[in-house]
Amino acid sequence: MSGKSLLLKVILLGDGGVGKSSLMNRYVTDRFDSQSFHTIGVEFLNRDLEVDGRLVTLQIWDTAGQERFKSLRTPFYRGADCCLLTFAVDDLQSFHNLGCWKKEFMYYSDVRDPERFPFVVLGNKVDKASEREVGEDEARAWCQENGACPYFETSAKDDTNVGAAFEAAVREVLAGEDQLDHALLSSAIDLHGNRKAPRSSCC
Ligand SMILES: Nc1nc2c(ncn2[C@@H]2O[C@H](COP(=O)(O)OP(=O)(O)OP(=O)(O)O)[C@@H](O)[C@H]2O)c(=O)[nH]1
Ligand SMILES: [Mg+2]
Repeated sequence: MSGKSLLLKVILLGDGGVGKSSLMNRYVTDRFDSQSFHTIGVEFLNRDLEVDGRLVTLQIWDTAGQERFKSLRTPFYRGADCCLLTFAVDDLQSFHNLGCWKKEFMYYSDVRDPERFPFVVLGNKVDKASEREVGEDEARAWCQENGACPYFETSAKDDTNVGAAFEAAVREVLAGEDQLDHALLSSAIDLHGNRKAPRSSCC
């Protein structure tokens, strides 16, 4: 296990009321408040964890989902390592809006490699089974069509899959970094210290 902790920034996006603050609070403080207030702007909390032998400090940024707070949340998208797109399974509109959230994130985050940026999708409030408006298959199909991102059915209320979802976000980031390290290593230098032939160039 490496002793140095890696700081990762993950950001929760999704419609107002889907449970972003509740998911963050459940994960970091293990509490659930059935009377929570709408978030204004952004808030963040840290939690240390260990994933596959790596020490990680997860910095979770919780944003305000209501449209009127758009200008307060978008400046915080830059520097995110992973984006958790959240909807509530009892709210079809919040599921239909996932694509808008993804676009908004891409526009304001200015990520270096949009094709490879890691997203994780959370279908929250699965404890409200009788009020479901979005099926698990439908949600998984959306994820498949949108970069094959991991999908978790969560309940901040019952603490279902909350830890698993945040850990998956960390794994997605670490997997991307490993790929990048591998690509950089193999393109720059081989194990015996020989430089690979430079790519032909016109200048
Ligand atoms: N039944 C149930 N209710 C939940 C769950 N998660 C959140 N809630 C409730 O849904 C309401 C909204 O939750 P929030 O966490 O404030 O939602 P939000 O996404 O942060 O909303 P904004 O801050 O406006 O963007 C609150 O009354 C929560 O108690 C859940 O998993 N199950
Ligand atoms: Mg909130």
